[in-house]
This record gives sequence, structure tokens and C-alpha cells, in this order.
Amino acid sequence: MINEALDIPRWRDALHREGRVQVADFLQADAAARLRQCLAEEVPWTLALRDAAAARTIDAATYAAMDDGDRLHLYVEAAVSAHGLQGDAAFRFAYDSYMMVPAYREGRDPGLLLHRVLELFNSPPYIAFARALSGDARIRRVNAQATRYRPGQFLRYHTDVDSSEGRLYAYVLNLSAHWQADWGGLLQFIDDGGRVTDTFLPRYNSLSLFAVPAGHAVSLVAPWAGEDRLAITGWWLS
Ligand SMILES: O=C(O)CCC(=O)C(=O)O
Ligand SMILES: [Fe+2]
Repeated sequence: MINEALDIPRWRDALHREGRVQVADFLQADAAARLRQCLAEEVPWTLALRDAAAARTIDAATYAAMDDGDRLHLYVEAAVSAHGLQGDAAFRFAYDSYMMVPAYREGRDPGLLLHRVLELFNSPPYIAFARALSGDARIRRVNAQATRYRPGQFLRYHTDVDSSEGRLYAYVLNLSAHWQADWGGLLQFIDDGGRVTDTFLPRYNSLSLFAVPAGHAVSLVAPWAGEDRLAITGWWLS
């Protein structure tokens, strides 16, 4: 499934130098196309939402039954609930999500390709691959969620810091076909001074990879975005 022609030492050196890297042509072409089709057509999406009260999920049936206007209203409500707030208190998000680990454990959606992906990501050869790419022998497990960002959706500044889960590296396997820079949905790295230090376009079949913690955000997807921003994202864990 992984592209066998990847130049692993090249990407590892860049990751060590910069703390982040975007690996091009990550999957074999047919695997990328099949996975993209799964995200575009087969996933029962939930809405992951964080507003002033808490992080919460709108279940797939409820979400599917809503019309576009009601959905957009939820995104905007979550966004404006941070008005006047700064720092951690302003953390908000609204994006479509499929939490692959709980779904797998609970035996939900039998036959969904994402279950095979989670198995692959936790197979000994893939863990060995992740260790080789990062140069980090502590990696033992991989978690994953499928994500879809549509106009009005976003993930505000955060660092992925986590005290219990053992997050070492964050990854994003991007599966939108022809994402354009002015559609929003950009993965932006933001330093302690508030400067954007790097931007990753969600380029088809690329793996965005960075050491945790690091300040970053997914910018608001514009009304004119011509596609959904589709990805599988998670962490390489100790
Ligand atoms: O989708 C992305 O590019 C980044 C996602 C992210 O930062 C996260 O889920 O914590
Ligand atoms: Fe993140």
C-alpha cells in the first residue's frame, strides 16, 4: 500500500531539520484512489464540534438528516462563541469526523475500508516504516480518524499536546484531488510569536508529518472551495 519508491532518508533528514515534512506520493497510486473513493462516498460522517460549552459529536444519522443551512449554522455558532477570547479559551473546531479506533473496537460499519487501514497502520511492517521515517524507535501504535472539511469548517490553533496518549508525531494523509491554495483548509504552523512559519497545502496523496507539540491550525474552508478536504489523520504513539 505504501509507495515503495519513497526516499526515506531524504524525508527523515528533512523531518529532523524542520520538525515537519510533507512526504509526496505517499501511497501507491491505486491505493490512494481507492481510499479517496472511500472517504468521498462510503464514510458515515459525524460532526466534531467544539463550542463554548465543550467538545461534542453530532451522530451520523442526526447529521445526515440536517440540511446545509442548519449545518452551517452549527459551524458558525461554534466559531462565534470564541469572540473576545484568547489562547486556549478560544480553541474551537467544526469538521466532519469518523473516529476509526472506537468504530473498529465496537465493530461498527462492517466492510468499511477504514478498518483495514487501521489494521495496516498498526501492523509490524508499518510500525517499522514509521520508525524508519522518523528515526524514532519509541513508536508502537497508530491511531486514526477520517476527516472531511467543507465550507465554513475549521480547526483553530492548538498544539496537539497530550499528557496521556503518548503522541510523538502527528500525521495527515491528504486525499483531496486538486486542492487550491485559496480555498482555505491549509495546515498552518504558528510559532509562539503568532507568526505563520510554514503552510502545507493538502496535496493529493501527501503525508504531512510533524513532531508534537507544535502550534498549528486548519484554516477556515472558503465558500468557493471546489472540493471537500478529505484526509486520514492521527498520531504515531509511544
Ligand atoms: O487536518 C490537518 O491538516 C490537521 C489536523 C489536526 O491538526 C488535528 O486533527 O489535530
Ligand atoms: Fe492538530
